[in-house]
Amino acid sequence: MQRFFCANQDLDESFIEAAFLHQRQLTKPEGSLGRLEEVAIRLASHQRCTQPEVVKPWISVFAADHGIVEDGVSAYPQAVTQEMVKNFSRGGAAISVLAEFSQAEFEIVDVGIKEDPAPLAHLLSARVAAGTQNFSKLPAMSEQQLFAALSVGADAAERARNAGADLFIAGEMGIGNTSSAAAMTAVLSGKAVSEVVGEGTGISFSQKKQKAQVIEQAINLHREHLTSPLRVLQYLGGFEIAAMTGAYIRCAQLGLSVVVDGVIASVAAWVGDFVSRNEQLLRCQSSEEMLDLGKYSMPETIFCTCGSCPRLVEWCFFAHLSAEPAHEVILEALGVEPMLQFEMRLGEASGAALVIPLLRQACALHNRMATFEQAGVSSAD
Ligand SMILES: O=C(O)c1ccc[n+]([C@@H]2O[C@H](COP(=O)([O-])O)[C@@H](O)[C@H]2O)c1
Ligand SMILES: Cc1cc2nc[nH]c2cc1C
Repeated sequence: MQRFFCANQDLDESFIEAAFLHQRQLTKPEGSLGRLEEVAIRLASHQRCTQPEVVKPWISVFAADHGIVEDGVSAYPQAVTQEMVKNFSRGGAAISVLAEFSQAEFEIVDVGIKEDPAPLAHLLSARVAAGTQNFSKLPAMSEQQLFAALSVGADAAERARNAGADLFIAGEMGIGNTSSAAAMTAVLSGKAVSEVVGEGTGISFSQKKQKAQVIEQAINLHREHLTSPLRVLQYLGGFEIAAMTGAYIRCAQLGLSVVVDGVIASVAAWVGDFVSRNEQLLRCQSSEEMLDLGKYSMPETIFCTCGSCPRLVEWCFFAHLSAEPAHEVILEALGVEPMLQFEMRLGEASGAALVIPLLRQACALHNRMATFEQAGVSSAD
């Protein structure tokens, strides 16, 4: 646990400045490559270099099951979590295709699928339990399970770094996990459940009403325990969501660039952003203290400013805006803009993998375009 109690890696302003000045010298009207310029500048600052590159992207897809599915909140049966993991392993899923397309390292991490699918190619077994408890009746997980799942994610970030990865992507697979994402978003934002609940895998209008009711009752049941973002994750989240939170926290500490996927990944990043920006984290002596971070007036303390280290989101690109309504709420709260708006709602890290070629093209333009001087082109007056 001790490894979580450290500051996010600093960003060296001089590389941001140098990359910004370099962009101005390239043969294009200033700012005409829009956010591609910002992507290149951000990668240059992450990589502390003048010629940023994405050579070795890494994708960890965390899979786990959710007790809440027994309340009829998903369009698909729970068995699909394990069945899709087998599909990931065989190369037939969207993320398998996209990972191969971008020549990314790809691993699947079982954090708590109901039925153990091991052994499978690309699968790492890090099972915390055989699925969460049904959070409409019980806390989704215990404190110990929460910290075990956070550690599974942090381990993945460290594996990526040790393998020389220059970009980390977390994905998830878990039937029922949009209920967790909606519940967590409602509590963390203070918005009504009806404003953040979505269709997930494709439920009907009446099922969506039922899903909202289940979530609302669950929040009321646990209300007195939802005293900090990590408690919200413990009571309403999932093992794969906690693993993503742990991975993002560790990436920001290691200084590894992250691309965040859809609504479930983003709620995980939101919790991570809160935890890592809270300067009390640096003084924590134990996981018990960490759990209580932001205990008082919770939604407000999420936005508290921490010491001098950059926020976790400074290490992140947000790939796309998912069709789930909670996603917009999360991105707005984080103060970030998604790169794409493609109405995707697949998960698996698919949206994040989709932007790897965009990041690479932003780097190629930054590194290879001629300057006005080199090309003999007149610059602006
Ligand atoms: O990433 C997203 O924005 C996203 C939006 C809707 C659904 N999903 C995926 O669909 C599954 C959860 O949907 P559900 O309806 O079972 O809660 C889970 O495996 C997610 O990867 C993912
Ligand atoms: C088929 C299927 C694939 C998925 N990938 C992520 N979530 C999913 C949910 C379903 C139902």
